[in-house]
Amino acid sequence: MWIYIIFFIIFVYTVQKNFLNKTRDKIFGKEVPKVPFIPVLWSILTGPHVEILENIPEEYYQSGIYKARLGPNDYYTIVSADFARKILTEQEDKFPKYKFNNELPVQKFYGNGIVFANGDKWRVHRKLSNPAFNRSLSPKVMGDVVLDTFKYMSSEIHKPIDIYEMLQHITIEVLGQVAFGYSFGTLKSKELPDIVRKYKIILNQVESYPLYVFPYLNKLPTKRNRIFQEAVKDFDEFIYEIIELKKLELAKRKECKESNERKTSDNEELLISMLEASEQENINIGKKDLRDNMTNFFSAGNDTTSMSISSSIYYLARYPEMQKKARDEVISVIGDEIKIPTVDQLKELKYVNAIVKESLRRFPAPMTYRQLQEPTKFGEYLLPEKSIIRVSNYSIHHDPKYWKNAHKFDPERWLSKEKIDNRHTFSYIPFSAGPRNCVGQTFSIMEQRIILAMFLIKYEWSLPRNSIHKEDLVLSNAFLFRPKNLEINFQER
Ligand code: HEM
Repeated sequence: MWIYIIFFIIFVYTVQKNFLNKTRDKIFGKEVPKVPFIPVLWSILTGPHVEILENIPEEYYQSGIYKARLGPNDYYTIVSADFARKILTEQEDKFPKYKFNNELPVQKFYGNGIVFANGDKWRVHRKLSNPAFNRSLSPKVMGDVVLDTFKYMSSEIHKPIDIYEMLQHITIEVLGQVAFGYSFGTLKSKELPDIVRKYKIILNQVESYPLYVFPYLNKLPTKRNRIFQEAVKDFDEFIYEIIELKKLELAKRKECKESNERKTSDNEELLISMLEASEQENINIGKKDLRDNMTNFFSAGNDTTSMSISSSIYYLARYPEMQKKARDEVISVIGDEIKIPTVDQLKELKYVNAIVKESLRRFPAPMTYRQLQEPTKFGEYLLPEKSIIRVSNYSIHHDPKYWKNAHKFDPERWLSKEKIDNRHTFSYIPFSAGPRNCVGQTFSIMEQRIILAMFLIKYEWSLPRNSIHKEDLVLSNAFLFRPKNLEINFQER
């Protein structure tokens, strides 16, 4: 009962604040179209927000921007490719990242790492990350994890498999190995390793939309909040231990190098690369910064990639002719034996690559938040200083101006050079753009291609007869897009 009372108090407070803010907005001339407050609140509390916040009416495409109140703040959402260009390509200090309330789980877990840092701190993170990501690209590590997945799936294959869950295990394993040379063992047994269970508790809290709307809930002494805090503490201990280990490893390597015992390898773990780069550049990166960056890479690269591959696997299950076309292509390039594709072979997989692109168009990561440092004009709208801006990649990716049958999953749209050339450059921004674009973009695309290609050789798959996803992919209620219980029937070929 008390939870309803709390909700009611917060509700009244929020409505009041909503009303009071109206006077401030009027100072700035033409009013930005506004999504009514109650439906937004309702959709956030009860179901996926995508219907109300992302599948927007035509009038918002006309204005290119709309406003919605989520909890204590107004969010201005950009749905125009031109406005997206303006905000994403400017100097990073002009439109810095919006810092969420410090009480929010997302801020507690991500800290001041590369994803949310601004100014000089971000520049240092980025300078160290760029070369580290280039050195960490390894089809071999990714492919080996897929081979482990096949072994794991052989005992599960008699029943439908929750593919998003499975892909999370794959991407966690890949990231663990690539980021800090650690195998979580998510594909070794059905029992989830303790640290991965903790990570999932953290993610659940980070992704809970109502907590963004009512940040006060994070302060309550609830069991859920306590479990979250304990999980973050345990995860931190785990990361700090790895950092110490890797520092020791690096020191040993240096000794070996001095005595010429060690050959340098082409691929390198992210953590080691960052430590090396910080020494070379004479940048003193502290333990907390390393911790923050490792959690940032780990978290930013896991759910996003899992969602994108889940969507590809879903559409290939729904359209068997697409699945056949993709498989024929993979077999013609790689052969019909299970093996890890090379980088050159991946480039040749034009149709598979089109599937990856189309999945990223349909379900990008809805998470680009910025804050204005001064009043700024977007077309005929002048937004006040401190306005929080959200770029809706999803709405831009479904703008009928650029996308015919925007809600149709159609890889063919990526195969016509003419169609691609005629599109607005900012009508497709799954990895954002400009100085703060996704640092893991190449990494994720490689991972998606490898997993899809190897799955296509090993399995055929379909939707179970009673699937809730028969008509379209049903999403669950989370901050990022993720499918709701997406079960798939796999069969070895
Ligand atoms: C399908 C997969 C992925 C998608 C759709 C995606 C999307 C994005 C987007 C839209 C941003 C900009 C966020 C913002 O402006 O607030 C971003 C940033 C970032 N992504 Fe990704 N990402 C993916 C995979 C990855 C992977 C695999 C990694 C790392 C292993 C990664 C690491 C990062 C980092 C560190 C940033 C922050 C960059 C900065 O601010 O300088 N992402 N990503």
